Amino acid sequence: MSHTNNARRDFLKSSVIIGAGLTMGLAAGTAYSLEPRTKITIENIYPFFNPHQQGITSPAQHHIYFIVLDLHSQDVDEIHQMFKTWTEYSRQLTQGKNVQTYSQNGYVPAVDTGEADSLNPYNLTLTFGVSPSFFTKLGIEKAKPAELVDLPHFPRDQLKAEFTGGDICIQACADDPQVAFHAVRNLVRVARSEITMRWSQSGFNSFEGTDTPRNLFGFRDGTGNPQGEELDKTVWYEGNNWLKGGSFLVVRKIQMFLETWDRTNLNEQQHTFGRHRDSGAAYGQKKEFDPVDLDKKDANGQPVVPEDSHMHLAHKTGLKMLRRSFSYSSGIDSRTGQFDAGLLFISYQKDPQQFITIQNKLGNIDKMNEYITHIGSGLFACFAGVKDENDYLGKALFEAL
Ligand SMILES: C=CC1=C(C)c2cc3[nH]c(cc4nc(cc5[nH]c(cc1n2)c(C)c5CCC(=O)O)C(CCC(=O)O)=C4C)c(C)c3C=C
Ligand SMILES: [Fe+2]
Repeated sequence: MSHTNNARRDFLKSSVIIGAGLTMGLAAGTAYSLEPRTKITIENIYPFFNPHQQGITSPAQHHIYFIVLDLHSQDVDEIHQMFKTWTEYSRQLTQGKNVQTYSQNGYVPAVDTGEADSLNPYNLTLTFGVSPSFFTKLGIEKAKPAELVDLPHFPRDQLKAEFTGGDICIQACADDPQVAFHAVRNLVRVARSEITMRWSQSGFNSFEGTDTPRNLFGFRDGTGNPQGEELDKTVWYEGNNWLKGGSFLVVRKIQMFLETWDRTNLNEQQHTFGRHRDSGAAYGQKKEFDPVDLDKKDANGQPVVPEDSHMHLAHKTGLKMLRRSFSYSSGIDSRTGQFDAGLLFISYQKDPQQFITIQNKLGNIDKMNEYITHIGSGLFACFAGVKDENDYLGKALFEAL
């Protein structure tokens, strides 16, 4: 591979040229068999400069690589500089470029790890957040928003130390798994003196067009997510401090016992959610997005949507959150010989209390508890977006210190 150019940038350029050539050739009536391998259009790039970080309300992609990092350095200036570098790298990566232009020097490692060379951006988004311990370790607790405290212990939690804690999270989402991984790998690589890796999880999200994806229980997952104005009101932090325009990210690694689920009859499965598996419609309704009616009673005077169903309990709180989850399958659980699979549950909300209240309501009652266990957890405050060339991730926080 030649290190003389920014290969991804040149690929983008040549795609455009080939595209233009194709159009001209066709116009002149010439037959061209040469096709660009992938089509770079504005549709597979999210603008990096934006009032909010991408990867929150932007439509969910097919793949995620989620990583939680520990601070190795406790020097605020070093961490400040790290976020500036990450901003510049993220700007390049999300536009389908290498993190830096390759040099001609073959005696040093290449500046970019290279596995995304010649790949298009695949709608890559990078979303950064910091946890309560970030503030403690850096000795900047006075800047910690009051809402950012460790999540409480919830009924039935079986959290494992290896999937909890950590100071920083990066959510990389893309329509290609290698593009997402490449981004995280290069961000970690440049910050090796400042951070260490704590835990990570890759995941997938499969759907056709604008269909709601199905989770590994076979049910549409995301139907009840807020839309439009309600979405903005649900997600964006409104407090008057550096986090304004940001959001709180809750991550839960939830193991799903697929073999037990697969032995459960369909009626019981549907009862678990209070929705029909095929259509996604709520009980008592016909279509997926028909409004949920928890007051509707059957001939025996019983609620049509069972009171212990997952949806009944969550909906009844009257609270909203944006769920942006991905399924995972990580081989076989060596202790049980069963699939090690589940949901990397991710929700965004303007106040962690939205998650806490709903999770407490699900508590011991949720019928779905028979088939799942929460094994990982985290709460992170995600900065507002990077607005222009003079801005960077966390600027408002670091300038407030
Ligand atoms: C505390 C928050 C939630 C956790 C944890 C959670 C886990 C979880 N959920 C499913 C599958 C479905 N959830 C559905 C709806 C739904 N779930 C939550 C919250 C949590 N889920 C909310 C707020 C809602 C929406 C309720 C409403 O207002 O209607 C559904 C129904 C379809 C949909 O709306 O998406 C499914 C299916 C799994 C498998 C899971 C953990 C493994
Ligand atoms: Fe749910």
